Amino acid sequence: MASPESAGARFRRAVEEERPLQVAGAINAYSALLAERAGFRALYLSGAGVANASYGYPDLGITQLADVAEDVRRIADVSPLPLLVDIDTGWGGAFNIARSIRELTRAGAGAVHLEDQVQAKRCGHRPGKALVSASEMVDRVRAAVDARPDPAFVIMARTDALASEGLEAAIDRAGRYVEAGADMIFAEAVTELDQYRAFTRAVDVPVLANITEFGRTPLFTVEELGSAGVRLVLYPLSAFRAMSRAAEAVYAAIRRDGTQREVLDSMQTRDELYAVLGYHDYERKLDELFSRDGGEG
Ligand SMILES: C[C@](O)(C(=O)O)[C@H](CC(=O)O)C(=O)O
Ligand SMILES: [Mg+2]
Repeated sequence: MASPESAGARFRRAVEEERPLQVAGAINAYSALLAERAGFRALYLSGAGVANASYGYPDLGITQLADVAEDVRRIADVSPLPLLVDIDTGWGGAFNIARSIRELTRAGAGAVHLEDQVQAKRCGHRPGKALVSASEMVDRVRAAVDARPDPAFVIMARTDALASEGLEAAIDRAGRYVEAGADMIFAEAVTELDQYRAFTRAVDVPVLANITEFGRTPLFTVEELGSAGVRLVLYPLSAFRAMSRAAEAVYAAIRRDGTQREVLDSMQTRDELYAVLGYHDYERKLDELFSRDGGEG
C-alpha cells in the first residue's frame, strides 16, 4: 500500500497547484473546518492568534512550543488541509529549534515559518522590532532544516528587516536564508507591490505576502500579488477579527436588551453548526456500532 502523502508534501503540492496559494488563518479547529468549506487549500496557525485567542496575551513572544503544538494537533486532527505554523523565533537556540521542528511535524504541521527577530519579538507590523544578525538567522535556518524528519516539510524563513534595514538589506538576508536551506521566504511588513516584485525576482523560491489587516501592508488583491510573482498570500487573523467583532456585538446586546433576539441573525444556527461538524455522521456511526437487532435501539 502506498504511504499517505506527508503534510509537508501536501503543503508543497498546494503551492504548486494554486497560484498564488491563498492561506487561511484558522485560530482553532472549528475555524479550520469553516475555511475548508469556503474552499481554501491550505491553513495557517498564527502566533498572534495562539497568543490572543487561546491565551488572551499580546503577540510578544509569550507563548511557547507546547502552547502552539496543542493547537496544531487539534487542527490537524480534524482537517486534511496542510497547515503552515508560525513558530516566531523557534523559541531558543539550535536544539530548541530542532525540537520545535520535530514536535510540530509529529503534531501534524506541514510547514513552519521562523523569523529573524530577537527572542523578545514583536508583531511584524509594530515599531521597535529588533533583529538578530543575518548570520545568527542563518544558524537558525540551518538548525531547522537539519532537524526535519521529513525532507518535504517546509522551512519558511521570515525576514522582518524591511522596516529597519531597508529593501536591499532585506532581500540580501532573504538570499542568505535560501542559501542556508530555507524552502520559502516570508517577506514581512512590505508596503509596496514593487517591493514584492524585487523579492520574487531576487530569490528562486516561493515568496509569501502577509496580507494582515490594520498593519503596514496595503490590502493587495490576490491578482495584484500574483502579478508581482508572489506565490502564497496569507490572511492570518481575518476571520478571528470578524468573530471578535461579532462576539462583542452579541455580548453587548444580551446585556443591553436582556435577550439575544436582536442578534440571532448574526449567529450560525444549530443546523449549520452540525453541518460543519458532520454531527449526523457521528450519530449514525454510534447507531451502527451500538444498535442491537430487535433491541430498544
Ligand atoms: C503573521 C503574524 O506573525 C501572526 O502571528 O499571525 C502577525 C500578524 C499580525 O499581527 O497582524 C505579524 O504580521 O506579525
Ligand atoms: Mg506571528
